[in-house]
Amino acid sequence: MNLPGVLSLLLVISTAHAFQYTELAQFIDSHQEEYVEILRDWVAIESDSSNVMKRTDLHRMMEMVAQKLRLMGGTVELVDIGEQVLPDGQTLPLPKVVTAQFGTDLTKHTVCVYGHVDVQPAKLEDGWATDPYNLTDIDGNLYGRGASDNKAPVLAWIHAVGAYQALNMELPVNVKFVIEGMEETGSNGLDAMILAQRDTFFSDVDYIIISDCGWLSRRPALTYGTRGNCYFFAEVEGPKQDLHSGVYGGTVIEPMTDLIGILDTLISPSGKILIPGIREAVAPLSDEEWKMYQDIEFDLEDYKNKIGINQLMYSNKVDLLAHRWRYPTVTIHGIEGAFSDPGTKTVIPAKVTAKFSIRQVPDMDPAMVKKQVTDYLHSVFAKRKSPNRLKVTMVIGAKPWLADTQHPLYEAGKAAVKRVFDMDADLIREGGTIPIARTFEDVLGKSIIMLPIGGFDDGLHSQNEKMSRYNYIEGTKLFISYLNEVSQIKKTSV
Ligand SMILES: C[C@H](N)C(=O)N[C@@H](Cc1c[nH]cn1)C(=O)O
Repeated sequence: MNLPGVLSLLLVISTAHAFQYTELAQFIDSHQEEYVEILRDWVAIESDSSNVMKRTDLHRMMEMVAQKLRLMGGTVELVDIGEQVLPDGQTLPLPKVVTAQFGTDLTKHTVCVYGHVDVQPAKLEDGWATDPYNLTDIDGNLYGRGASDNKAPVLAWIHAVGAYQALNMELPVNVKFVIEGMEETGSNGLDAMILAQRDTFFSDVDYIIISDCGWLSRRPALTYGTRGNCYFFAEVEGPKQDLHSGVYGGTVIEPMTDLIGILDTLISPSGKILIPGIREAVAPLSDEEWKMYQDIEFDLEDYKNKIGINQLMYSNKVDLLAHRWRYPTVTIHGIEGAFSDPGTKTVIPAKVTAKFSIRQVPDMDPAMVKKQVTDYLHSVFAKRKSPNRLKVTMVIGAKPWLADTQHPLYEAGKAAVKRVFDMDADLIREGGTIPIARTFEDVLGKSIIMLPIGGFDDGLHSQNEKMSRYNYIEGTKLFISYLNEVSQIKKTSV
């Protein structure tokens, strides 16, 4: 074919894509209300994976996801992943994992979209302005627990596939789904399931796509790293039951005093981790990283205003982003057994359990962190010469994940963002953890992209979590466009 012929063929192909996108995008716009209603139904289910009392809701949630995918004609399975062993030795069934498949064309790439539909705990009394389980639209923001983390993004992927189907357009790639219900507690049981199905469900998967994170600002982003998380329980036990603090106070060595004392040795007020060995394991910040962080648009004043504080741990952008994304940190989350109700109970708690976690980064290793923390806390406790008993347990050990931003998946992401938002995407990392990310990479040897659609101010895990209609709807268009871009990656890239 001569040059003008080739050019006109390219024009036909690109016009066909543009036309297809426009039609698909219009379809998404015209189905917005329907998408909001489905999100309302999903948010209404209190699928809190950390609360064993809510396990029935979680099972119902998984069934609802499976049913939605079945109605779209997918090949759907609810995979039994066994039981969860609780700290007291009791067991209860884990929520089944939903797998689904749309398309089996061997000439096409196959992507596997991973997401989760369990949520963090939420109560109106925590300070929510609206009922966390009744999706409430205020000024274009859809408030509800799990709206952004991760129900709307999972739905957006489903709507993207549904739009192709509804318009009788062939999916540009085969799409598989893996949707779980235990992400918020460390993805219990999912590693084993992935290993078990490596040569079956996952055998033809080329790429993994995860949309379980958010943008850094109003600019769309592609995420290339997540921190890991080691979550600990430190239990101090003393008298055989709670005691009156007036009658017994001053005569017993109190478990709570011991616990607070050892917790205070984990991290300094300026954020320096005091556990020997942790900081030494962290990969140094490279000049290239420094430059990347320096080039990102990010306003520290906006960040402070958003979270309602007047001083940050670091006052320059690079340090702040680095400590948010690629340095470890210790957070003390709570103390079980401590008196926390309103009022003035005067008690010496007999047994208290601190919950704290350490976000991890390359080159830290959960097994090593477990040993470092356990040895350190026991040595600090021993110095107190307390008669109380300390028990340290690591209940989650999730590894960090880091991608190669030169991979064609990221080029495809940039192109999709450009098409939908007419902007260049930020390349960012995520301070939070996707516990299963490293397993996908290590067990399946597949490349991953994180393609977030959550807003920078969505309030994940916090009061008044929300997903904006804008991000939900434009995010669905992004996914539609992304599938097209991935279909154009040369078949040899892994
Ligand atoms: C980033 C993701 N949306 C998320 O919030 N993940 C949780 C997972 C986790 C880690 N430890 C326990 N659960 C998180 O980062 O807290």
